[in-house]
Amino acid sequence: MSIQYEVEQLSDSYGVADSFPKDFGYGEEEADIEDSPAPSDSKPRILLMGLRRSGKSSIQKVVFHKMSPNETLFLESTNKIYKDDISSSSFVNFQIWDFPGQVDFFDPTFDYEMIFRGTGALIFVIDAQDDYVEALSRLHLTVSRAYRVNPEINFEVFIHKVDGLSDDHKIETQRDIHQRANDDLVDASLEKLHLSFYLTSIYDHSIFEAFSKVVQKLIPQLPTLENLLNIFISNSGIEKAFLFDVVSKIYIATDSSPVDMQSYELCCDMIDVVIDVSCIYGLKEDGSGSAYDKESMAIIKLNNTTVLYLKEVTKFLALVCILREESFERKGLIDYNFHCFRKAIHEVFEVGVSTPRSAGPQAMGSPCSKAVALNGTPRNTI
Ligand SMILES: Nc1nc2c(ncn2[C@@H]2O[C@H](COP(=O)(O)OP(=O)(O)OP(=O)(O)O)[C@@H](O)[C@H]2O)c(=O)[nH]1
Repeated sequence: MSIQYEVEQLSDSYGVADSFPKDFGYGEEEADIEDSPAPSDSKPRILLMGLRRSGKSSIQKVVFHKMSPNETLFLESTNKIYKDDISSSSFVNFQIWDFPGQVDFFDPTFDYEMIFRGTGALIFVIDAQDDYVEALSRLHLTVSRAYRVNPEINFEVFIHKVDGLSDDHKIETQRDIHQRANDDLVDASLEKLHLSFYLTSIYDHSIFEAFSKVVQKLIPQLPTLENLLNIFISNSGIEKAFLFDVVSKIYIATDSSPVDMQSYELCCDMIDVVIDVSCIYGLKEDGSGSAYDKESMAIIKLNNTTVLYLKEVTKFLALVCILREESFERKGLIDYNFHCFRKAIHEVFEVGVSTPRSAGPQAMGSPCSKAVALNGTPRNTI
């Protein structure tokens, strides 16, 4: 497909350019299991667990550190809990804890109660290319322990490395894992424990999509954001709109029309193009400035009468829309509506600026008091 694009005014101010596009300079720390901080001191967290070599570190590196999938072949085995605090450069305000495959719940130095108490989501990664019997028993042990400590945790199962499987095999594997995992829960009288399943691979966009869904469940403002997006698109003749976390390409919200993978991939690719072009041509001559800032916007006209429109919303968020060429003729209206939309989004997150972000496992992003009030945003706001 031939792509015509215009990228406008990508200049400085947010100061993330130095690290775009490879590494966004996330703070990171390694810690022994024993010296994990108390939950009150720590950020809400997402745990990555699973057997050795199931792909946990690869997921973290590909999604949050822009590592290319092929480079993960050279990743060494994780020996300690690896804590990755991504909140300094991403809207997604949490710590990801990557566990070594062999975590032993019976090890007295492993304070799993403390770890699970401050957890928002537990992602259990199963290697779909391997025999998964052991992984299933580990999954059961892990989620049942975690549930007893903190029933509020969202339990997410990534059936991972599905790139090596045929479509039929994928469906069959998912059905089988789903069935066996839930049977184990029923046998243990844990019917209330809900597991969500995703087919993932680092070699396509499925891992970003799955992570988007995991993160969305932890954003208290989600209904407000969806509502605002619905109002925005219906008044602007837009077909689909995603609110993206630019650094990770996780979409933190979209309008309520169904998401098709192609649209999502198209929007992800647009972010890559914009950031890459901006890194090359948008910085100052001495290399200072940023690849993404207040002025960031781009229009890409495809040869099938579709237009992609990207605009900066906040320091970390961008709105990416898909619309028909005819609708884009009313660009003035779209821009006006966008202006109102952007203002509303800033109001939703305004409270977060003055309030500490480590409010608790469910307080991803920012606190939600204002968000709740805005859930019923009147139509004429946008
Ligand atoms: N085919 C395929 N291979 C993958 C995928 N994700 C990870 N891998 C490979 O799986 C191997 C293990 O990945 P790691 O990320 O080190 O696994 P881990 O779970 O962190 O392993 P430990 O640190 O030992 O617990 C690497 O060679 C990766 O390249 C995937 O989606 N598809």
